[in-house]
Amino acid sequence: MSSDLSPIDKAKFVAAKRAAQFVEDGMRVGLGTGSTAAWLVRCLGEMVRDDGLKIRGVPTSSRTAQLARDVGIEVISLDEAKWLDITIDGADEFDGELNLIKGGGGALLQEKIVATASDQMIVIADIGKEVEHLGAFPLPIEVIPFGWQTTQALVEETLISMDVLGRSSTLRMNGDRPFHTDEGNYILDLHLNRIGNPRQLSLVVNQMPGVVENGLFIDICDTVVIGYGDGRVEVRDINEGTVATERLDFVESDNLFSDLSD
Ligand SMILES: O=C[C@H](O)[C@H](O)[C@H](O)COP(=O)(O)O
Repeated sequence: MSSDLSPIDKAKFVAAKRAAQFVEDGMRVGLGTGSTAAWLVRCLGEMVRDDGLKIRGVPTSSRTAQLARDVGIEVISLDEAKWLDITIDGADEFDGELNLIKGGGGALLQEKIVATASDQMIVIADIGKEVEHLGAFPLPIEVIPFGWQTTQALVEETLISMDVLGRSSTLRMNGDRPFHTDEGNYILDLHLNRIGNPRQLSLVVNQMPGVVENGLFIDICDTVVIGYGDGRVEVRDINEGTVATERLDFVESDNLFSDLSD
């Protein structure tokens, strides 16, 4: 029930609810992954059910695909869609230039492919995700399992020489086994110092053999919709700075709140 939601969940919900208004009839929509994106999928599902919105969704993970189907959104593959009108996704951090760290849920690879194949990427986030400089959140990189320790050593050595690595990197675990991405790869979480030059870091990391992709999203996000715990929503567009600060009416809807599972 909404009254039981923490301020942070309310913030995620109102950001998602506002961002859903960017979605129009007939659009092909990239559906993000994570707790904030799950709100978006539910909001879109409600619009499909109650308002007759017609969209086709391209999920960025098996989790999101399942949720989208559960709420009645038609799911197609990226190759079927070929190109997307819009992608809406969460983030672990965003800075003033709308550069992002993503991948806290391990879906960064599909998320980056889908967002890059979209006319517009909108990030939805609670205000706690805003940072002055990226890097406090450990940067996830997806690596192939073959020789992963050798890849890890190369990554660490390179980042230490660039004075970027703070402590070390850790293999993401799922219980006592390595976490597997939807592609069957591993995730290394890099504990970094403040990232001074995210663009350079992204290029360097992606050049290393064994690295599939990293969680830095540079020049991909156009707009961020920020939610606050009291129901305020702020929309920021990269070209125009802060374009609007608006309040969204917080509508309590039992069926929307009661079955949140992500
Ligand atoms: O891999 C996961 C994604 O990048 C998520 O969008 C990101 O971790 C944010 O997730 P949440 O909305 O749960 O904080």
